[in-house]
Amino acid sequence: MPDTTTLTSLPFDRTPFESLLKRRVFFTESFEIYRKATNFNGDNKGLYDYGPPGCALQANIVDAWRKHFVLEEDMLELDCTMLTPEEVFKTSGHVEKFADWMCKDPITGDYLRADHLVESVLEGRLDGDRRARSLAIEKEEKAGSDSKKNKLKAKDVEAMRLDDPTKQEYEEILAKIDNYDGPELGELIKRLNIRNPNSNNPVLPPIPFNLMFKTSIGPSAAASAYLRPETAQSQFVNFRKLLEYNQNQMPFASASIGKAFRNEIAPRSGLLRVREFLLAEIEHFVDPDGGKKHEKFEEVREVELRLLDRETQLAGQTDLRIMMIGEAVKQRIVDNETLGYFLARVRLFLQKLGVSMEKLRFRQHLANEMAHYATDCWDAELLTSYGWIECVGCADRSVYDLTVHAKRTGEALVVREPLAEPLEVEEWQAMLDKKKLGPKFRKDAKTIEDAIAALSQTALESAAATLEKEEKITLRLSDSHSDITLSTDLITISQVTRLEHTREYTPNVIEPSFGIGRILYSLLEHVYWHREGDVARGVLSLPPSIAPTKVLLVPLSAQPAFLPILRTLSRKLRALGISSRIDDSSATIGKRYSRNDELGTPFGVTVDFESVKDGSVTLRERDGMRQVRSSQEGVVEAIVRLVAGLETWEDVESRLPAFGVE
Ligand SMILES: Nc1ncnc2c1ncn2[C@@H]1O[C@H](COP(=O)(O)OP(=O)(O)OP(=O)(O)O)[C@@H](O)[C@H]1O
Repeated sequence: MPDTTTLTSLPFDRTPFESLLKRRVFFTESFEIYRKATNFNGDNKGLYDYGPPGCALQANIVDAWRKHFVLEEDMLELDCTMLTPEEVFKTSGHVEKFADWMCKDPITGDYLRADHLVESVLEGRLDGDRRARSLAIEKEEKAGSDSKKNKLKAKDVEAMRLDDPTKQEYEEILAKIDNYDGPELGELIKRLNIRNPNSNNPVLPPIPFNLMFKTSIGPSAAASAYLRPETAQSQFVNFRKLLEYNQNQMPFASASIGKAFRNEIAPRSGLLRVREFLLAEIEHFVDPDGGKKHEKFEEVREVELRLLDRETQLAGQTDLRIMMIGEAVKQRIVDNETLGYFLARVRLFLQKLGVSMEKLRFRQHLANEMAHYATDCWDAELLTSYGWIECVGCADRSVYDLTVHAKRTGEALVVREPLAEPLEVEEWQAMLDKKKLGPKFRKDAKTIEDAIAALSQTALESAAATLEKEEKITLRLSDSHSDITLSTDLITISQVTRLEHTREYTPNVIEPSFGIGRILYSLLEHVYWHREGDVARGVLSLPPSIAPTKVLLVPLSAQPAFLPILRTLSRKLRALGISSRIDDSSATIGKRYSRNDELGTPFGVTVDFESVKDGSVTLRERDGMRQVRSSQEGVVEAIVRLVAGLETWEDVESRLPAFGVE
């Protein structure tokens, strides 16, 4: 395994891998036959269907997620609608801000995501430079051997070569590519002469493109709505009910799994950037006072994480800091225990799925990159042949969402806790003389009262000072109103002491958000390999608990006596909740095993002539192709223990006698 910290993408032969996924129908482009038969264009891209093994794999990942998070943390799960009224997303800021910057090629009509355009062109130029440098070395080594060829190469080499300052600038831009806003990307595109790679045409300056799918509800089409781009908002609007359900106990977390929709500008890289995907989200509500501690932080303190922090990226570098989460929180690289706790739990979850730990890093968002609601954010990124891919986003959304929904609806989305000791609170209070206010200001009197009531403590304090000095204050009710003057006979502002019996606060929200499709695809790349010297014999080394099918049941040959034994085994496994498949096709036993290696099936049971005589069967393990022989009961018991993770294959081998090797 090369040092993955310095890699920008995984060296990986995608051709046989993709052919395996296609052949075994893990997933497929939606409406594929229409794509071929009609003029289905790029606007219908980014839609995928999962086939049988893909579906089972996805279900097992979701099941593992529920057990690892919802069950372990006693989270409150919700299942909410995907259709969401416009007002909700206006309030949350998505209508205004949930957008990516997009460039148009005015000649071909291609639409390109501006940051991806800059990234791919600069990466291409750096790649060209790398190749040029290695060709130059090769040329030097072969000097004089083939002068014509070397001359040609020299011309190409020159064209691809970058001078050192340019190379350094490109590397710095790429390290912080997510930090540029639209005008900054526009400036880079112009200055660095970045063009549409498909046509080499210049592109128009970037404009924002909202990623939400708009629709309407009801026959009148009057109620505008959106397909949700995240599940989070429904969890926030249900906050009060969840808090009550939780008997007003804090902290707590809600969770939701469901489809999300984003009208991506340019879907690409298979399942990694699609327009409809499964999202599993947690909203953990925590008291902001007391440093966002987490009571189970001790349990994860020593979990080691590979971190790429903000400072490192701003310095144009990609070196990872490998440290325990306890240390990262202590040094304030990760802001608080709750965020740290979830980063560690995310790592443990991905490890359980079979993700390679050398190909996982946590990258902190740069300031401009963060979503409009976030105050800190770390992405769990997995290294794939497409580069480092964000698979889980862990954001500290602070009080943003609950505050905006509370303000818009008037619903108190807060926690109220009785105080053990009443608290003395000093505060500024304004008193209006309503008997004089009404006759003087008539219809404006109520607006003035509301405006005074809405003044913050700081505003009241400064108004009190003005009143004392100038014996009047001036108030602007709205842009269309002329200023209103209130003199000391109408208003007094003084400091009073009040006893408070409850504490009221808006919880902060820490949100880990999991893109299940991205995790599934990256995991498949991580567990894929092929048998020595034979690309056609691919294997998916998925852990037994995650593998789509756990057991392959095969008869050694087409003997009718074998089938009843297979059926009994299949029934027993089914009763234990373990998925199995009988393969009694005419293919050789080796071919049948290979087919199942490609599906990631971890175990195979073979029924042969011995089985008919003494009831014993063989049990085969996928990765090392080793086999043991035992009674049917012994084999079923071993499978149960292996799938539940109670035993390893080595444990089984130490108990049961080995059987001949394939
Ligand atoms: N178009 C997509 N296709 C598949 N999964 C996605 C897509 N967009 C987001 N996700 C998944 O949803 C998770 C949460 O979404 P989030 O808003 O944090 O992503 P994002 O920052 O917009 O992603 P990106 O920067 O890659 O567009 C991501 O970590 C990712 O796993």
